[in-house]
Amino acid sequence: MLTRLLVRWPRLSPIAVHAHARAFRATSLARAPNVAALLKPELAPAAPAYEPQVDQSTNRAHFSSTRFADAPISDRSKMAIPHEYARFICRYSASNCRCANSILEATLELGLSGVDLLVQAKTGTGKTMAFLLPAIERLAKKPPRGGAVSILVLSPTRELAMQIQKEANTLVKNHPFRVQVLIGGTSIGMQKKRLNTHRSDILVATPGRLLDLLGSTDLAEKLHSIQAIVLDEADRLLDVGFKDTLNSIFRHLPDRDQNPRQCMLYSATLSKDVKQITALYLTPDYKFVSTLAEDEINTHEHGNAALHCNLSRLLSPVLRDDVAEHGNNSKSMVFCTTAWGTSATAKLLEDAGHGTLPPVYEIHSRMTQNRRLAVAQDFKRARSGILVTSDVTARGMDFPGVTLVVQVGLPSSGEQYIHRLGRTARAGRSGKGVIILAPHESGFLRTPDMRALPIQPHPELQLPSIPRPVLDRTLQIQAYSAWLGFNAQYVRQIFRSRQQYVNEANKYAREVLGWADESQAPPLSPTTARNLGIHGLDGVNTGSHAFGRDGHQRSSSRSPSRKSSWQGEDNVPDGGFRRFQRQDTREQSSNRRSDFGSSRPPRRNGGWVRREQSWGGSS
Ligand SMILES: Nc1ncnc2c1ncn2[C@@H]1O[C@H](COP(=O)(O)OP(=O)(O)OP(=O)(O)O)[C@@H](O)[C@H]1O
Repeated sequence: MLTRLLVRWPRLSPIAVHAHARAFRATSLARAPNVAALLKPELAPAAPAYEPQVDQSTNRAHFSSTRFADAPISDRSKMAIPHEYARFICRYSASNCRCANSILEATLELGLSGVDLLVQAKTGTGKTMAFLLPAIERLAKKPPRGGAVSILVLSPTRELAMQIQKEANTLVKNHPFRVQVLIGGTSIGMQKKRLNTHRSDILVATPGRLLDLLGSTDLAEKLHSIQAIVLDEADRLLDVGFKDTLNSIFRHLPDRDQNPRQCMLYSATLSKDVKQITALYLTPDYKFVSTLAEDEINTHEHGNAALHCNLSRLLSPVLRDDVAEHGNNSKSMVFCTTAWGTSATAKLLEDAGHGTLPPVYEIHSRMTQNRRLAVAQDFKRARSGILVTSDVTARGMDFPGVTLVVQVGLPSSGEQYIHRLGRTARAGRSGKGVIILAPHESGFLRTPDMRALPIQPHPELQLPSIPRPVLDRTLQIQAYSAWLGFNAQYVRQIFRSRQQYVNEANKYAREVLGWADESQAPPLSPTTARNLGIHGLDGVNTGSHAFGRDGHQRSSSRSPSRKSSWQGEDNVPDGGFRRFQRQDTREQSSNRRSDFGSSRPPRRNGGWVRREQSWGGSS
């Protein structure tokens, strides 16, 4: 495979520093079978009336044969169903009908009946419409009084909230209802004003901003006759990082006995723990609907490949492989573990890609919200591109046509792996996933959640020597520090000792970030080193020359926003680490200068290691 790569792209990426060419283990799973071949003859397209940019291997597994025309919904809603659904479906259907997706079919009547729902369906199978449509239809049957909020949709991330608002706007376009969005990082004054001057029948919000407004405006009054509440990405919203905020929000809502309302929880992943918590939010007679068969694997038939290499030096070859396969339609997402790591990787790819890789986009919580939204929008529209991203886009985001998802480094959990991977192979299309792990991280693939997934080693690759990447020194220091912060949660699980943890960090600095000073590692402030429990260890550089007179690191000019957004959006660690992050977020205002990127390190006694099981260290 590498030979092939070398022939096609003789100048391989400079992403991985002065690295010694090294063979590493890898594997690949067959790509998603060409699903056209699996279609029954009568479903095959009658004529080749088909646009080249549309994925030929679209399959209908997640779409039912129920036509929207026959669904028990109002004509106003029917007329609003996006036209492209018809175009998408008609290639397989002689009747040129618009068909519902299977999760909508499974839940529509229950949703219309008003019963509480807990719903699980794979990523990219149309859950958004499945929760919006019944809620809107119930609204149509019982029109709200002006000024009241009737449907509240909560989303864990701002980009997802915007996306839901857009879909809701499409669906209500023939109804008199209006949709408002409340997200952090944007002007709260403007949002207050809009709440007072515009209808807000459907309110889509992120929890933090919603709670702010509940405390400072008469929004709680407007929620007095609420008819439905939806928690999208419910397992994320119900986990420990959001729990307090969510509880406070629910305290502002009217008593269910006086004002009955429907509660709907949706996600692609619902652990046993989450199912237990849901009882607090749902009525005892709630219905659990899942489109996953009992023993079905919760990913699509993507090619799932795992690469074990030393850090991210394979990234460019893997991305180029996708370009070779998809040409101008190659659209990839690269997930990184921290905001600064994302920034560094984007820069490295930009430098590496000239002329051989699609344009690079970058998104993480250290960018201003407006910039984040603009980048997300641009990448949605792009036919081809590489979005280097932290976990802010891991859940729910629907970027059409993503052909490849690469995960560099450890996802925070098996669930997060599934959500990230779910950015490709959406709406029945095919896609491929690759995870690149350093040898000491490969034990992650042996955890029970991950073992169940069909991840194959990638074919072995040989890498040539490549030049040292050139990164801004400040960005190198920030990314190094963020790496230490993120990996601090794994010290007991995957590193043999704190010393090994430091050694791996220094290797990352040299091999990935291109840190050129062989005599010493990137500098850390003594406070940072102490918090991480590595002060005084070999290879830790707390030399004062690197710091301002106050002893803290100087900040980077690369990212416009120094303010970290709420509760660690960049990575979504589970269990104890999230507990730590919440605690740490409270400290942020008083301790802004101590900067780990957005992955902030746990305090040593912070009770942050919940998953005590060992991943078995290096392979
Ligand atoms: N009936 C349909 N016909 C064709 N396309 C559809 C249909 N329903 C939904 N889609 C499309 O499928 C894509 C995925 O939908 P959506 O984002 O709602 O998935 P999801 O299940 O919420 O994903 P995730 O688990 O990642 O949040 C969207 O582009 C949506 O427009």
